[in-house]
Amino acid sequence: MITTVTLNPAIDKTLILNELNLGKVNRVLRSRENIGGKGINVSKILSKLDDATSAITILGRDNLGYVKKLLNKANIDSIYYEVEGLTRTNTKVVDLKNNITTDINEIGFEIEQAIIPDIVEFIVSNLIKSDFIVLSGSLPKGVPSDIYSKIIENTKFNTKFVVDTEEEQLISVFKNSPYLIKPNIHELEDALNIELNSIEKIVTTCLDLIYRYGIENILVSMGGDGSILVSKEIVLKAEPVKVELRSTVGAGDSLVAGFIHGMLNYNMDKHKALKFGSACGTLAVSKDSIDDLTKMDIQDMAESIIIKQL
Ligand SMILES: Nc1ncnc2c1ncn2[C@@H]1O[C@H](COP(=O)(O)OP(=O)(O)O)[C@@H](O)[C@H]1O
Ligand SMILES: O=P(O)(O)OC[C@H]1O[C@](O)(COP(=O)(O)O)[C@@H](O)[C@@H]1O
Repeated sequence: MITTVTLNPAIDKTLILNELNLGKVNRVLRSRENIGGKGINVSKILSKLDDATSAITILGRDNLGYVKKLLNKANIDSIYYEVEGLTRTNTKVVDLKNNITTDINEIGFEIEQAIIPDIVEFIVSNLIKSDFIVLSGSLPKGVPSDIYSKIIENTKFNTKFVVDTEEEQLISVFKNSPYLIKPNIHELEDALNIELNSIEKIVTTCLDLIYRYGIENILVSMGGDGSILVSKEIVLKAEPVKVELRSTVGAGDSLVAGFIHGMLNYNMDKHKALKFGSACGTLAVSKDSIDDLTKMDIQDMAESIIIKQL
């Protein structure tokens, strides 16, 4: 069982254009709306891979009916806490000519300070015994940056925490020694305020965090350059696969989902887990939306992923 927590979900509105011309009138070739947000995306991929998963989230009252419809379409078990306002819409502009996706993420609803303890209580009390708990994404306005840390501290059973976030909320979970963090390289550079300009620097920086804070694994994703998994016992690099790029939205979430699926289904074999994770990330960028991934495509792609031990 994998439970995901998404405090700032979104309607992902994808606009596919031949080419994006700034300051001009742009015509959309096709568009779609899917439920998104980092933890929800992880649950969507896990569910495609037939893993039991449940998503805990917060939804705005003002567009609740529509968002629930999108959640139902995604076919995942979900539990939500209702707040005033709208669930945000994140616009993703895909420029087919230049193979570039531009993400315009809204801030989302603002949460009143007074209900923060209630939200933490809601999440913790709805966490059922899980192999992994994934805490993912940005925080809505008004939510303190240590909320992920609070959720970890209040969880009443032993589990493996996976955290995929940035800035202060990433730094604040270091002390909780999560099982896995998955920053992309820019998020890690920004959080630590350093430049990571070589593989060696990435590995030594991650090992330092691992020894200092007891984090078990750090998976640094590097977009078109693949990813690096660092742990005390092994350092692995997933080589990138060249694919025709569509939308890069959800690539990181797919990597996280595939990695967890691999760990659970292949006896915690990190090599196989990284292979599966990279297969999900690679396929994600070759589709208009991660909703188009299938289990069979993922399994086929996994065959093409090369993992090197560093
Ligand atoms: N341009 C690309 N070409 C091939 N694979 C990609 C590309 N961008 C992302 N991926 C795959 O998706 C994974 C996660 O991508 P990344 O962009 O680093 O995550 P995030 O969405 O968190 O920023 C990468 O490790 C890689 O496997
Ligand atoms: O919470 P944030 O950081 O604003 O991110 C939310 C956005 O990230 C996504 O979860 C995609 O994330 P990744 O591309 O990092 O995998 C979108 O579905 C969503 O619009």
